[in-house]
Amino acid sequence: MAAIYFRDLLSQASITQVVLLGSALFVLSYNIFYVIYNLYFHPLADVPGPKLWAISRIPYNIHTLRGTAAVNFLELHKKYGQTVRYCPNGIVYSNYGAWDEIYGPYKHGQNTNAINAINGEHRRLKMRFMRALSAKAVSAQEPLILNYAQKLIAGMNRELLSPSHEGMINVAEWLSMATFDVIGDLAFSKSFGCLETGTLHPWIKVVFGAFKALPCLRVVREIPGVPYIGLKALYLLPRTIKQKWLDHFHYGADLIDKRIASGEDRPDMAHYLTSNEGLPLTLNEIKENAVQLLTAGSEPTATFSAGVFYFLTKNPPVYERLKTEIRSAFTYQDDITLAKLAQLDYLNRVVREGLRVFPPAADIFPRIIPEGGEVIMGKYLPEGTHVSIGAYAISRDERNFPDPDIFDPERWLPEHIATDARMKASQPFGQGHRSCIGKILAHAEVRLLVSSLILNYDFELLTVDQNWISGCKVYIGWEKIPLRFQTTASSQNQLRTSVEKHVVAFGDFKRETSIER
Ligand code: HEM
Repeated sequence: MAAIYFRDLLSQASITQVVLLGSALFVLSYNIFYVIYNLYFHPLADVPGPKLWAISRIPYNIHTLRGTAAVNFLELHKKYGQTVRYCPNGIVYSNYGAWDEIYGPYKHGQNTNAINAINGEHRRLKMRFMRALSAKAVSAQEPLILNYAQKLIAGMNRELLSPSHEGMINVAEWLSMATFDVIGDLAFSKSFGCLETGTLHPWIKVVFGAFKALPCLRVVREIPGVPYIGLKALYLLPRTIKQKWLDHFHYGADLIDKRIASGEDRPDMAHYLTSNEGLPLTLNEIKENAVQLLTAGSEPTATFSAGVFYFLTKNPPVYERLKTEIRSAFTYQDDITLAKLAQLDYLNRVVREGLRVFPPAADIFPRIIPEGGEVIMGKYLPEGTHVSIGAYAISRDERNFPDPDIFDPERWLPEHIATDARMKASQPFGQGHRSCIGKILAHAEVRLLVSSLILNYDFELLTVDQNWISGCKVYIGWEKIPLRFQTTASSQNQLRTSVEKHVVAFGDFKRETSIER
């Protein structure tokens, strides 16, 4: 009966209507086939995970664009186990052993990274970065880095002593000012001048916007053929987002032009990127990567330091113990050196635990299985599968860290690290060939910023910010919101409020800078 009715209907339809109906039926059948294939016949069909996520990338992409993907991975691991299919061709793991298998070998392709290059090119670029960020290079810049900590204290003192001030300080913002000023100077010999004015440089606000462009870029790069066109993929983004990234790029590129034109011979990062030793970089490579360096080298460190303060003030016994360690080690700000900070046991455990509970690069950094496929965690995966670990999810998984939400620096006592392999689950700087090369600088900065603030002030978290972390979204790293403390100067704060010029030496190079008074 239905068949006869359908035949009559067709005989009365125009050619256009038949074509439209045929196309609709084709699309419908294709989608039904696609769903059935992904659920039952795809090589990842037996990997646990939500069914909706297995048939489409849309649920994952929505979480990515909303900034909730990193935290949601933890929920997926809680529900489905340590291996989860999060999209038709992607798996995310939370076993500590997956770090070596996924991130160790160079043969795995790369989706997105601070150094924008595919594998062969990546090696050449990374050599430059490594020299610029080596322990030797960082220690050569110590006078300058210490000087910015003094400027931070002078700036916060100015705010505290201003007549209209009521003792409330947005520590997160001051930390951003500090790390941007440091990276501007270390990278291009040009500070952003934030700490002196007490305001964020306009470009930094563009950087915050540009961070949001990264997940969009990742979504765009999932279109077949797009992954390896590098930053050109930007042209596929919506106009407003693309504009933020381009403004960001042009500002950084302009800094490189000015730095080259200045002819200054200081061993800053631009010096290593532009040097003609080895295989030189093209001007465009220098610019693209210098901008990435500014971004990777600033906000993650600031956000993380703010996070440490959040967890400290939420855990008074830990805070008190750290205060005692720092205030006994140093009488005044001038006593602090990077070498002394590196020796403070409790400070280092607090930082390590902070990196576990609040890993700055909280999201996933997918690698792509190469031609011929590969076995990962005992299962054969075909070419093109995306494999990854979510830094936040793995370090908050109770199968790796009992009571994972408790901030407990004692986890990082040497005897625990030596005997419990699960501690390897927390790898906040990544692992393998693409892991973070700013690690030494980041550690130096975090130790310095956290101890300088603890030495000079007493903090009490404002009630409105008691749930700060749940208000922060993740766009690759955390997009932080204001973190405010009732702040009072400690007896060890010399309450200097201004800075005066003096000369610091970097090896043979001398430069005028300023010191607090
Ligand atoms: C607490 C602060 C930081 C954290 C947690 C962090 C974390 C990371 C992670 C997880 C990666 C690896 C991404 C991947 O596997 O694809 C990475 C890469 C990178 N980071 Fe950091 N980072 C921090 C600070 C810095 C600083 C201060 C700099 C530079 C001044 C920097 C420069 C880079 C660069 C250039 C790469 C790319 C390395 C490559 O592609 O080989 N980072 N970072």
